[in-house]
Amino acid sequence: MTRLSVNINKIATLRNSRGGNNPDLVQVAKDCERFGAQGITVHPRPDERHIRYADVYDLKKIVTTEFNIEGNCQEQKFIDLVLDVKPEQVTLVPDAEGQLTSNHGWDTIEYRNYLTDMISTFKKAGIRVSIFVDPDLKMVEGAAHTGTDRIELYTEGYASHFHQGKELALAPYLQSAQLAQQLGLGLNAGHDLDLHNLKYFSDNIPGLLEVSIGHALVCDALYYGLENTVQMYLRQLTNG
Ligand SMILES: CC(=O)[C@@H](O)[C@H](O)COP(=O)(O)O
Ligand SMILES: NCC(=O)COP(=O)(O)O
Repeated sequence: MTRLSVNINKIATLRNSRGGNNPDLVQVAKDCERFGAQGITVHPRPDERHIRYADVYDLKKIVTTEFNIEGNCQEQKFIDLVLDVKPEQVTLVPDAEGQLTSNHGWDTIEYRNYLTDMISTFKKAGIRVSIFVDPDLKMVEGAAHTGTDRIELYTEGYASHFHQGKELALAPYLQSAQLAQQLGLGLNAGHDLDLHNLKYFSDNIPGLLEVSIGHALVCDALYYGLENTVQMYLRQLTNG
């Protein structure tokens, strides 16, 4: 079954908006795991708009499932943080400064040598590496030359076209997943997955090991409660 890693960035957004510690990010992470989440994902950005570097150290002490740290390894501070914390997984995302959110995957051809070196650094530290990739067969093939353990397919394109036609929206992701399997790449996915589009994706993408979901899940929790919401998402990932 595909694992659910809950991204708690937006819990930190709410906490930071008032300057205190409510909601308590560490407690929310513990509760998400208690509710059934099989991983916790955070994305510390250079401006610390939501997840702070200090949060990552606090979370490392309590996460008992899988800890996934996302970020841009072109920032030395990010590299140092990940090597110090040693999460189960690091997901390398090519975000530029000041982006509203992540909106593209790596050019695995242009950055082949750079990514190969960075991936080797993290793997030598015993950290599984996933790299954020668009559903582009050339980029998937390029990823296989970098030594990465996994790719994470950037699913905004799927989500934004889902309601116009789910088969067409899924097509590039299905082709990318099939190629990833042929190349021996592990497969993760994330960005804009939600209660409407998740089941079709996970039912039809072969070899999907993990989805990381945050924004929609936190929004849904405002209406359904966090425990109920985590379990609603988990039910989307059970086949049948
Ligand atoms: C890489 C990705 O698609 C998301 O995990 C990203 O972490 C979202 O970042 P924000 O929560 O800052 O929008
Ligand atoms: N890698 C995707 C992620 O962690 C969460 O993305 P989103 O669900 O907040 O869009």
